[in-house]
Amino acid sequence: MDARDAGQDLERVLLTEDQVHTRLREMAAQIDAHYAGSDVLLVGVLKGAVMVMADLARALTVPVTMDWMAVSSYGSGTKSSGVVRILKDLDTDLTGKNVLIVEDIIDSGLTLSWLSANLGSRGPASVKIATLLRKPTAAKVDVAVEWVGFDIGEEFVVGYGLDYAERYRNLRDIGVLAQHVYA
Ligand SMILES: O=P(O)(O)OC[C@H]1O[C@H](OP(=O)(O)OP(=O)(O)O)[C@H](O)[C@@H]1O
Ligand code: HPA
Ligand SMILES: [Mg+2]
Repeated sequence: MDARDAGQDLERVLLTEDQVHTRLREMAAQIDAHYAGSDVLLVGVLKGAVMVMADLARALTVPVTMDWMAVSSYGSGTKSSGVVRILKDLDTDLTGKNVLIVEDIIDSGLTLSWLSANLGSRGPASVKIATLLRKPTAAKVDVAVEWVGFDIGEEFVVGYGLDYAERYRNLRDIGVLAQHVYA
């Protein structure tokens, strides 16, 4: 679906599909340069990061493998509960691997700070983070992030994998959700 199909549910479009794709290609070039000569295990965080993973992984030229983890702290609302639960763990042993966590958004930072510590304790060679979006003013904890697509404001955004109550993940663009949808 595109922004037109979302109709009144969006307050406005924040980033178009083209802007997102262009930025992901820039990030991929930097990530390629960083990992030149080695392999990378991309760890996608379900479900929000599915679209980012699909486009970022295809833009990379270094050898990659992909695995997925499902953690959830948001449930069906717009606020982080702060409690991170593992819903699905990795299939891969991380010993000696270069791990790159791929995320759609860092909001409070609670999910990523917990996840990077968790993966870091499994004996990897390195753990780094690439996220498409980050809300710097919403951070409750500091997370060291190597690659950020866009810093955005504190509005609740949907599209390109990001949901509200599981909807809008298939919106091509990223938009600000209209308040009447969740008020
Ligand atoms: O920085 P934080 O405040 O922790 O928020 C960011 C996390 O919240 C969202 O996931 P969610 O738990 O909603 O699951 P989902 O990916 O399945 O939508 C998003 O995809 C990030 O993983
Ligand atoms: O702004 C957001 N939109 C969708 N999911 C999210 N998870 C954390 N922040 C957000
Ligand atoms: Mg979500």
